[in-house]
Amino acid sequence: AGMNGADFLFTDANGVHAPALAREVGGQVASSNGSLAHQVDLLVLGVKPHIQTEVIEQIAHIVRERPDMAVVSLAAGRTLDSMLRDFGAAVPLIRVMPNVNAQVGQSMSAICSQDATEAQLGATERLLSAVGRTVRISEKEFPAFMALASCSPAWVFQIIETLARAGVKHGLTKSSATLIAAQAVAGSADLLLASQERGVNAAQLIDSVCSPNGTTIAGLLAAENAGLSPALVTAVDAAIARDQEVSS
Ligand SMILES: NC(=O)C1=CN([C@@H]2O[C@H](COP(=O)(O)OP(=O)(O)OC[C@H]3O[C@@H](n4cnc5c(N)ncnc54)[C@H](OP(=O)(O)O)[C@@H]3O)[C@@H](O)[C@H]2O)C=CC1
Ligand SMILES: O=C(O)[C@@H]1CCC=N1
Repeated sequence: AGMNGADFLFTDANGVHAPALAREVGGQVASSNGSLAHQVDLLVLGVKPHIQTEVIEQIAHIVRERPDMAVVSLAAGRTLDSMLRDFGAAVPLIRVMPNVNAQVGQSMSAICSQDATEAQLGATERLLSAVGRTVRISEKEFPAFMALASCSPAWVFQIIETLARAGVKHGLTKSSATLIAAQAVAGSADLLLASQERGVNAAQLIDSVCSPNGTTIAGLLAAENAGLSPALVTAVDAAIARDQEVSS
């Protein structure tokens, strides 16, 4: 699993996206999932969770004979145990959870594993680091990670959309308001990440923006009064509950 485009081999369902991706990175297209499983060191299962069992059925007998190869799964809600059951043996398995911001190189991704070597984990981390930041966590932390990293982008888009609409209410154009709100949110996240490295936390940053008797404290207390913090905690709770339903 090198990071040269020429080392990548792809398959898909309809014969359109795999060749396009292969052309884009200078890789190759495999004739089938089975053929791909014979050739790669790291096999990435990027199919939707409900299709995964069917794909594993096609490749399980090959994977079981290749203990040198690790399988990487992106499927939300598919636990290591459930995948191992599909493989029918203790194959090296790495579970990955990226997020939509990988498209701009800003994914917050997590990995956990069973029976994978340090080299296989390192190779997976190198792949993911091409599209953002990666943390290694235990599988029991995956549901909370998923809510905070994989679902939260949609909630943050909703927050930005709502801020922009409020801006429109007060006379800004929608596109201008969206640009203003999105950059403010992006900058706030960047400042918090940089501050954390200096031991400064979010509460201290909040205090630094809220001047006495100022506009920000007025808005903050109004938002809290309207349920901002409980709304976000409820969103995390609901996503984790839904993950438990889907995974069981
Ligand atoms: N989207 C997100 O934000 C996140 C997604 N994930 C996970 O990532 C995975 C992929 O999601 P996403 O990219 O949105 O899914 P897509 O449906 O967009 O892509 C799935 C890909 O799998 C291919 N495929 C489907 N069936 C087969 C098959 N039988 N054999 C080989 N290839 C096949 C499809 O081929 P074709 O192009 O021909 O249709 C397609 O290229 C999912 O498991 C999802 O849970 C995880 C975290 C976040
Ligand atoms: O909600 C979903 O289905 C996807 C999976 C992980 C985050 N979002």
